[in-house]
Amino acid sequence: MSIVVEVAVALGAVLGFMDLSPHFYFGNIHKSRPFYSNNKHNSNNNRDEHVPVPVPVSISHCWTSNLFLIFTSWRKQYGSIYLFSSGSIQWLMVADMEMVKEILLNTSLNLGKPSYLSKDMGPLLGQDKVKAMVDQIVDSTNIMLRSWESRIERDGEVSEIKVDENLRSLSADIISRACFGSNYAQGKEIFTKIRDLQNLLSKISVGVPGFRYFPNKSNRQIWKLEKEINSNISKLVKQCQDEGHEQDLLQMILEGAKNCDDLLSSSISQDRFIIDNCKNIFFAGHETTAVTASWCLMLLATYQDWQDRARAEVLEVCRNCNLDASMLRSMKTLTTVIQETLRLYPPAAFVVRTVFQDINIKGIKIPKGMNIQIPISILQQDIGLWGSDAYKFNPERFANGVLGACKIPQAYMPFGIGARVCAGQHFAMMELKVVLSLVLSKFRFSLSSSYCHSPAFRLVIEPGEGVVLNMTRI
Ligand code: HEM
Repeated sequence: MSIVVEVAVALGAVLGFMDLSPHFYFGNIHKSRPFYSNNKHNSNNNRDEHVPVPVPVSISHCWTSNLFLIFTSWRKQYGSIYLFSSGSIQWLMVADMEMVKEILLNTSLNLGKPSYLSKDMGPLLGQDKVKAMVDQIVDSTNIMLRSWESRIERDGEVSEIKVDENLRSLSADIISRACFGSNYAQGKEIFTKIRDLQNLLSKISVGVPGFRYFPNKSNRQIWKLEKEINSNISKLVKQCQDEGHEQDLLQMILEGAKNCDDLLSSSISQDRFIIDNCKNIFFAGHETTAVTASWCLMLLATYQDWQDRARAEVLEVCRNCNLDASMLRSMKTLTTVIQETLRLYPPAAFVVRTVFQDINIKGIKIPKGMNIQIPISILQQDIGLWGSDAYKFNPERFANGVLGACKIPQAYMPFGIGARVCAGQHFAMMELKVVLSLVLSKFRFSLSSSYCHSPAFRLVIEPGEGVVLNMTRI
């Protein structure tokens, strides 16, 4: 196997941009620069044309996305560990659980990004901040819900609402407030530019050596946007510092930059670290949560029994009181619904690592430079691990936690696992619970006939045609 890996790397280097196999790409993680900041590593040459299928989706959640079909068929053909390349980038696909555990629980600097980032970013939110954050999320969500109520009033009893775009804007609002406090409006503007940049990056060719330096129209637009974003973030950070900001996410990043001074001095500047992390937080924390909320509402609209159960719990827990963190912890049914949603539709399709020094994992020598991809979606729908109903929506499986749901609990990894587990997972769960419980307490909803079920891979796995719901007020 080691010879195969080495030969493939050498071949890839020689062949350069020859596409050996599939036409898609997912950004990898760079040692010192958060993955979003590196054009080359973040471009998504996404030609994964999803195939829309009609509702109902009640039978199976085995995706029809080409991406998923490709990986499933390769797994059948080549087993759980195989190599492929996109452009000049070499990938080692690993879906063997023993090896996955070894890779993800590995804390050495030879693999992936150093763990100092997740350690320093780990808290993201101090306990004292939680209450204020819950209140803030409630306020932002209520603004969105009031606009839905007005729509329903205008349309009569039922209104058809495309919820995914509203949820994306809400999530940007929430993360911007968490990052930039009272300067959140400026932050949101920066996030809009980052999304434009993401859209541009998703269209360019990748894996072609030197392509990103070529001054064509799209590259010039990318450079211009990147410059604007970097300068706007620097200005905003300075403004927040001058105003003596309290303990918000930005403060955490600033602390992180100070603490990591030694490590950083050899690679990137503090400014660069802060800019990269602001971009990173936007990408890691905004799209992911918005997309999960959309999938959750789609599933609750499809499975009315679960919608009723989740709503009954929310009403029982809240009893017309204002939401607080302890109430969120009591929402067991809602938690299992979110867990099951993240199992079937994990926003991040892969966990990725780059090998910085030759390493040996389970007897396989993986050379420096190789990229490793662990397919979250495939492991989370593996019948051998989850049972014969692996494609079905059944939140009950999480009634006794992840341990009760899966033969190998580490196979559940919507937030990754190990040293580099998602730094914002608690924040994300809090946000999702607040948003969903408010929606459930105020609206009854079903899938609109115009909803088209088409999971699509666009950096995150999202509803390709959006989520359209028929909403009524309770
Ligand atoms: C449902 C929502 C979310 C999902 C599914 C998710 C998933 C993930 C995954 C799979 C990773 C990679 C872990 C690894 O490489 O082992 C990650 C990393 C990360 N996430 Fe999340 N995430 C979510 C929300 C958030 C939020 C709300 C924030 C911030 C407030 C956040 C911040 C981060 C950061 C800072 C990283 C580390 C990125 C890096 O190391 O480059 N995430 N997340």
